[in-house]
Formats: sequence, C-alpha cells, structure tokens
Amino acid sequence: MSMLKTDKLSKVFGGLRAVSNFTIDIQPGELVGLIGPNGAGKTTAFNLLTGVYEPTDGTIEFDDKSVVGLKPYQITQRGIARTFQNIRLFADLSVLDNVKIAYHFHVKYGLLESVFRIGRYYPEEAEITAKAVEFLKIFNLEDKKDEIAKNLPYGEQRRLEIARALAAQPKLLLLDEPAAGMNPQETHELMEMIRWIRQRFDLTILLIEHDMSLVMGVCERIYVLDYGQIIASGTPAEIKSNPRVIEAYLGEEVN
Ligand SMILES: Nc1ncnc2c1ncn2[C@@H]1O[C@H](COP(=O)(O)OP(=O)(O)OP(=O)(O)O)[C@@H](O)[C@H]1O
Repeated sequence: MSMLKTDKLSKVFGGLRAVSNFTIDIQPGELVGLIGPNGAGKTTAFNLLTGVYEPTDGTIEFDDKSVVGLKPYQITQRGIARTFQNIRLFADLSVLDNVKIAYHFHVKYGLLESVFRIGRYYPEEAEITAKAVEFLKIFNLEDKKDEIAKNLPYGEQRRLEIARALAAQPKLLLLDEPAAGMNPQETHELMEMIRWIRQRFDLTILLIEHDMSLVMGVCERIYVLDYGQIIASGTPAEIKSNPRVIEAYLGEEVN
C-alpha cells in the first residue's frame, strides 16, 4: 500500500504549466527527495499535496484516500505536515508556544473549559507542555523555549519549524528546503536529525532541497523535476549519472 500516490497531477497558472503530469508513488517509511532547478515546480507540487492549491488535473491519494479538495488543515488532520521554504513561524510567540499550537488539533478539552481554565484544561495543558518540550529537546532548542521565535538565529528557526510540524503527529512530513541558509556543519547535523526522526516517529519523508550533499546523503530515492515535469527518478547514484538530469542542471554541480 502506498503512503502517497499522485497521478498526472497538474497545475496551470494563467498560461504556465507549473506542474505537469506529476506522478509519484511513495511507500511508508521511505525518505524521498524532490529536486530540480529554480522554478521547476517543486514548491507548487508541495502546495498541491497540502491543499494550498487545487490541482488543475490529476489525483492525490494519501493512505489510499483522495485528499483533493480538502483544506490545508484537513490535510494536516489526515496526517501530512510540512515546513515552508520561507520560514512561517508565529514570529512574536515563544519557541514553546510555537510547538504547543500544533497540538491544538489533538486537544480534547472544549472551548468553555479553556476559556474558564476548568475541567480537563489543566491536565491536558500540562501534558501538551511536556510533549512540546520533548520535541524541543530533540532539536536542541529546549534552552530556548522562552525566547521569542523571531529572535532565534536562522538555523534554529528552521529546526523549530520542523519541531512544530512533527508536533502535529504526521505520518508524512514534507520539508521544503530544510537546509536553506544553514552552514555545512548545521546541514550535516540536520541530515542526522532527519534520519533519526524518521526512525523515532515512524515517518515517511519527502523533501525539497538544493543542497545536493544533503539530498544525495540522506534520500533513498529521488524525483527530478524540470519545467514542471518529472524527468528522472531513482537512487542517488542513478540520478547523478542520468544524462537528462545533468543536462537540466547544466552549469550547476550535481555531485
Ligand atoms: N501563485 C502563482 N501564480 C503564478 N505563477 C506561479 C505561482 N506559484 C508559482 N508560480 C510559477 O510556477 C513555476 C514553478 O514555481 P515553484 O515555486 O513551484 O518552483 P520551485 O521549483 O519551487 O522553485 P525554487 O527552487 O526557485 O523555489 C515558476 O515559474 C513560478 O513563477
């Protein structure tokens, strides 16, 4: 059974086919990369998978059920969480609150209980705080829990975004350029972290990344997009030696 399956997915903006016949099939537990030159349609593909855009054509099945037409929050509830190329944190909230917010889908107390802070509010709130701190520990952010998110260095904001996505308890995690703006050391640590969270949380991961050392080092399988179309798919070794990929990246380094 596939975790995520698309068939001939397309998105047209005006006259531009940003994504065209995008067909992928990802099995549970896989760690898959989506690469391609600037403007190839990678983020648009993520936006289709997460309900930000409705496809012009094609199907998306997650866990064997269609998610086309669902709102982004409904897709998160089904089990797909993501991070964004341009970090989207609640900039003025604390690091801890940024992670706690992600739990709101799973919280069982009612509105009245939370307004009046009665009944199940306190036990659940304490549990959520404890869980959120656990996520912060994984990402080495525990000491920063009371800092305001926008004051964190860039690399830490990226890690916080992943922590928040994980707190939504997804089955499938979509990472949009997780290493953007990170130095080589941070990128290396991120790679280890991605491997570790996949095991620990039983995740399936699809990631967009320009950093080839990260993609080739961490992904088991890679899809390559160019002008909205998948031009190649395979193992890192197959992708590196694929003539169409080398041509698409002409002038850029694939190693
Ligand atoms: N909302 C939109 N309206 C019109 N055109 C769009 C929209 N979003 C994306 N595009 C266009 O679709 C194409 C694919 O863009 P997209 O951002 O998906 O590429 P990308 O592969 O993620 O690029 P990058 O690596 O630079 O982030 C581009 O030509 C872009 O200008």
